[in-house]
Amino acid sequence: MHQFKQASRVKPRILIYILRRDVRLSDNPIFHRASLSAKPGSQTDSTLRHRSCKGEDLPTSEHESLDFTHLLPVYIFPANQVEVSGFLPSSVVRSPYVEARSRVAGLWRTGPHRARFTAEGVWGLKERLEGLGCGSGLEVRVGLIGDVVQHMLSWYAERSGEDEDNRADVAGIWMSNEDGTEEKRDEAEVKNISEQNGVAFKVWDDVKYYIDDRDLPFHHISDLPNIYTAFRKSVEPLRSRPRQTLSAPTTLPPLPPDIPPQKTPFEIPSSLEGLQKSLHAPFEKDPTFGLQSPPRMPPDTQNAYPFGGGEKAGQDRLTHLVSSGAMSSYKSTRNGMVGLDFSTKLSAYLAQGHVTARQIHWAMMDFEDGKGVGQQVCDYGKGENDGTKAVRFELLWRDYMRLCSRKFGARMFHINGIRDRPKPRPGQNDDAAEELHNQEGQPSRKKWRYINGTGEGSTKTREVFARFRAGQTGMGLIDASNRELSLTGYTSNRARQNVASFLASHLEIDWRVGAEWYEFLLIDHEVANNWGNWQYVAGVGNDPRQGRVFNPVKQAFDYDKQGEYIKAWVPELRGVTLTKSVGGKKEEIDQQKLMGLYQAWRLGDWEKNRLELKGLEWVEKPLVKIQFSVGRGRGAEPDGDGRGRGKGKGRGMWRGGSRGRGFRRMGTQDRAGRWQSSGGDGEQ
Ligand SMILES: Cc1cc2nc3c(=O)[nH]c(=O)nc-3n(C[C@H](O)[C@H](O)[C@H](O)COP(=O)(O)OP(=O)(O)OC[C@H]3O[C@@H](n4cnc5c(N)ncnc54)[C@H](O)[C@@H]3O)c2cc1C
Repeated sequence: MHQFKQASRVKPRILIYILRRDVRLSDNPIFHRASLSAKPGSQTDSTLRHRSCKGEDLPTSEHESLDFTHLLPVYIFPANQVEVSGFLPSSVVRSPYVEARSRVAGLWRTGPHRARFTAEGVWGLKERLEGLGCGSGLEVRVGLIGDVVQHMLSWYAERSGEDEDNRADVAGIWMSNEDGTEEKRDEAEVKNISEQNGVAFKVWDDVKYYIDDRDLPFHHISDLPNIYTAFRKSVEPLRSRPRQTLSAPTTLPPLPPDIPPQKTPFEIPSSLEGLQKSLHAPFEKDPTFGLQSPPRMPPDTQNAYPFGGGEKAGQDRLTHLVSSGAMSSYKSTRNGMVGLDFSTKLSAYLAQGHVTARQIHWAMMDFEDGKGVGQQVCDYGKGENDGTKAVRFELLWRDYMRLCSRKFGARMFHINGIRDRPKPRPGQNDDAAEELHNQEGQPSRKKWRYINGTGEGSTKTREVFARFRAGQTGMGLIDASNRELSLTGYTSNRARQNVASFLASHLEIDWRVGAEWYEFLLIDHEVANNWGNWQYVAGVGNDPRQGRVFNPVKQAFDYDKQGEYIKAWVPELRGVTLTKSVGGKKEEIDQQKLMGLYQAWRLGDWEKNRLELKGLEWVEKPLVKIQFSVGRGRGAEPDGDGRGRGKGKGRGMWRGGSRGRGFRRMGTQDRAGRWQSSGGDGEQ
């Protein structure tokens, strides 16, 4: 029996909270606000407003005076982004929705890794709310968000016409804002439905970003600088920027006595296992994702992202990073590709809103100030260090990408990116205008190979794209990364940059299909981060130095010096001998042999036969061959970072092949002049 028993005797006034990427109890403005209503003798609105400066900091609004007795938190798996046919009661029942597939390549919008992680987060929150012991909980629904909301309001309205005991009013609908175009459409639709039903509606600013919207140094989003560095400078010093976090409520208004069921024909399972099974059902029907030979998990390779989803798992990960010293060493390890702690791997928690950026900031702040965990780490209590500073720098990138999405809207998804683009003629859509523009030989920033035409070229491009996805391009670093991504949902930032550059610049394929491929598989997919980063690397985004191309052989030399990463994910190459004897019993890595690991076509016939690689298409006919020689002396390329902080190493450099001469693509076409073997490094 909980303290809200009395509330159920009066006519319930329900506040519906539609959760999206804010699946957490702590640092959540809506739960925080609702908890203040729940407390016996709860605070008045004027008290709330006084607190909204620093400290327990809450955005204020005219709707704070909303009077409600019950809180109905609802998480909706949106049918346009997540395939929901697995929630149908049987295979003969048809879904009212089209499959949740991407626009250009027709890939699933949400793949198995993110589905699993999201479900864990949602279930974790449900259990946490139930565990408060105040009658709270979480309802899970599937469908288009507008449909679910409309169904709920209609259900309550119909029951209001029935006997007095069943009456309930919906007092309001609240949700957190998002900046993606689809998410904005959802917000507009829910607002519309609310207004039509006479229900108060409010979108709250979510606080999962590093800098609160209220503290941005401009009034209108059009004033956001188009270059990251300019934005960063306008908000430095970063360490003093984030606001305080909000504590997790210990009590909330209870769930309403009656709750609308899931709209037919779907059924919601009653356990996490059931939820995951329903989310995974579509993939079981399509286990290879349309690939003839999909990658398989190599024996003895560690999963790159073995972490469970949810607020608790996210906080545990954060504590581990601070207490182990991984946060402090981040700057020197962040370009790694193998292992669990070379980078924070907090991205998926941030993306789902299981953890907020300002929670990360304050955890680091405690460490820097010598409070809390991490006493044994040498930087403890010594203020901001290189590692924690670099983490803040990256968190700001995430803010920036999100703000770009707000500024550029649908241009985030356009083939020409946020750069200028041809105007469609009457009756033409953007893509058709772009294609015509290219065909007419008009100046274009880039020429692309499209996968959805009908000609021979498109067929070939589709084949090439399938080999790219299967991790069979013949370029070791790219194949390792794409296999890792397929099998785990994660690949490092360094690998992502190379993969995106490879697809967009070496293969010259429409970068959007790469972004869709990532959207499908990434466990940490965030619309602004993914599409913004793809644009950036593809040369149609806000990279101030357009036209840079990563050389995946040089990058492998720099970041996979021992070949560990490629061997981990491309097991066919594990037997490649990399060492040579240097006298006595001493061995050292032979750089010429590394070449064969980075591009297997370079292995000698004897080695290919020994490793049973002879005849394999990706070995014998790689999509791209890069001539690259190892030498001494000059020819230094920028260090890995490139965001204006890298320094040329200048010693023992690798010399790239002479501007792309003498290598072939797709077995037949030379690419002289279009590919640059040097200078290829990105900013991120
Ligand atoms: C082509 C491409 C696609 C990407 N798609 C996504 C995506 O969908 N979701 C996503 O979260 N990140 C994306 N990134 C950015 C970056 O690769 C990942 O955030 C990072 O690899 C996640 O690992 P981490 O949490 O260990 O990052 P860390 O290196 O530990 O960084 C800390 C946090 O900073 C943020 N961050 C780091 N790098 C970037 C960046 N370049 N842009 C924006 N935020 C950044 C992330 O939230 C990350 O969790 C993409 C990068 C590229 C090149």
